[in-house]
Amino acid sequence: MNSGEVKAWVDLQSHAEEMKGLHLSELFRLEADRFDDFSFSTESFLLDLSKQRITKDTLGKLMALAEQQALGEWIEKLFTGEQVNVSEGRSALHTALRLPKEETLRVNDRVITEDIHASLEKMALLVRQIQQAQWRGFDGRPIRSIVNIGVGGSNLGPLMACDALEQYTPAESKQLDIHFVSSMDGSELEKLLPLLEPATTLFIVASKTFSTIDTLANANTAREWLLKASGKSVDLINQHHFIAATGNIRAAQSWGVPEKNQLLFWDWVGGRYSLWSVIGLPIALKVGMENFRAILKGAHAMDRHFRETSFDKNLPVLLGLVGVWNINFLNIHAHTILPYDGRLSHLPSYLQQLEMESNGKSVNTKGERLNYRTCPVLWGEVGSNAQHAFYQLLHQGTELVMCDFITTAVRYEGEGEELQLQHQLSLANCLAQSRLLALGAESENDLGYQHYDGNQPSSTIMLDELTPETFGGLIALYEHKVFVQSVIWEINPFDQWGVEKGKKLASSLLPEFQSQVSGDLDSSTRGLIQRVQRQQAQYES
Ligand SMILES: O=P(O)(O)OC[C@H]1O[C@H](O)[C@H](O)[C@@H](O)[C@@H]1O
Repeated sequence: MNSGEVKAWVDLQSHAEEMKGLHLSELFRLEADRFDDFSFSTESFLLDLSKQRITKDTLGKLMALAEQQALGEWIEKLFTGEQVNVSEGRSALHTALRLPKEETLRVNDRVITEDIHASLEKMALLVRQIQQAQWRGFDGRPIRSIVNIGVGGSNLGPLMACDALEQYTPAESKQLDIHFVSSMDGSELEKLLPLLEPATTLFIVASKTFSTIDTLANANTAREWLLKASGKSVDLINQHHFIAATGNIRAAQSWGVPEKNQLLFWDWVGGRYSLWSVIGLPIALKVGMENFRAILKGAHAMDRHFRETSFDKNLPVLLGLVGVWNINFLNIHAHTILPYDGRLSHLPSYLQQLEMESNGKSVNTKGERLNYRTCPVLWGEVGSNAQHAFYQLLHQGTELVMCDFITTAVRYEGEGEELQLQHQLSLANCLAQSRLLALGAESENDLGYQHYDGNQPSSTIMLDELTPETFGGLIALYEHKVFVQSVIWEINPFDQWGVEKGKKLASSLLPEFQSQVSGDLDSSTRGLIQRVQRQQAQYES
């Protein structure tokens, strides 16, 4: 799209000129029932957009842009398995992973729902064996500790879910402790291994490609640790202590994971969209298979909402379009994610990958350069902690920032007054902060440093409760929001060529550390490698 030639885009640009002078406090003064007009709900979610710098006119114009970009057709392409990932010639069928058993989906003459449910069944079997102490380590004792080794999409989703839903741990999973290891440099393993009993520890090597160097390096270190501790053969260790969750069976096999320990998913599941697949094994071990299926069910409910609801009531569509409004028309290029619920502490880093790896692009699906902005810089923190860290910039800095406040209406029911009071305290802070950010406040005297501009737009997503189902729905909401924006921007949200290039460069640089540094390198890279070589040589001598 050449944005200057698209009527809906140009309309929004001139509308933005009118809106730029309007402060949110003015919008609230002019429209007494702004909340009613700009909050939208499904059975268990509420999305409040009243603190966004929008009017009904803005939403109408955004809907026109969505129509212009054929959003409805793109949603159908996504759900029916068309090759929406054009640069890699693949579908992106994470939504199929959440289909109930009675629904079938055929893609390229294959009923993929059969494959999906077979893979879930195999996962359920492994979960049962581990929960029921039938899975034994090298000396016959049952497994007690699980370590998920993976990075990016093979780490962030399961880590987030295990933490968010800990209270749903069923009795049969209570004896298992679950750990996550991702860092390439081995620092997490170095700390964790001394705390674990080798004979009762099981490693999940989670990697779609089974070629990610970070993960393989950690897996090798873990296997060496087991071999040394046990004195057993590598085959026996692989059999009893390693499961692979992967899209590359051949690589898992040649690394040594036996067939019975392999859990498979497919190239049409993007890494950052894979927590619904066998990559979710740690989640199923933590909260049980039934709750894992409830997560899928909640995501499926959001899928249906996204596919079936008109745009003006469609939560992912509205969230996505309002983001486009902020980024492309109000020139806001920073986005912070603020869960007011400690259980969602990993949501910001999960969304960093989901949003920035998906939509951090500057060419369209044909590879042509865009003449408009795409994904903003996104970061976040548990809101109440962020208040003591970066809120100063939100309230009085020079940057425009859009905020997502995420909270739950009900928590700690039946768990005592103190905790319920803490929940209310957190809610009060959430609402007070979004209010001050929106409305600002005049200085009580002439002191400039007591003035708060306000006019920072925010969305509030309120879940009735955090349950496996609403958790699934929340993540699916963000997935679809990202998709909506990619359609408006005409980019492919399912590839990550920037990451691929960095990986290639790193592997070509590795040998440089062991030899005479190549003269072809830039002086900074060369200088830094030489410094490492000198320091290491001094240390060794
Ligand atoms: O699951 P893996 O193949 O090991 O990939 C892990 C991660 O690797 C890269 O960083 C990709 O950019 C991510 O999208 C992916 O999630």
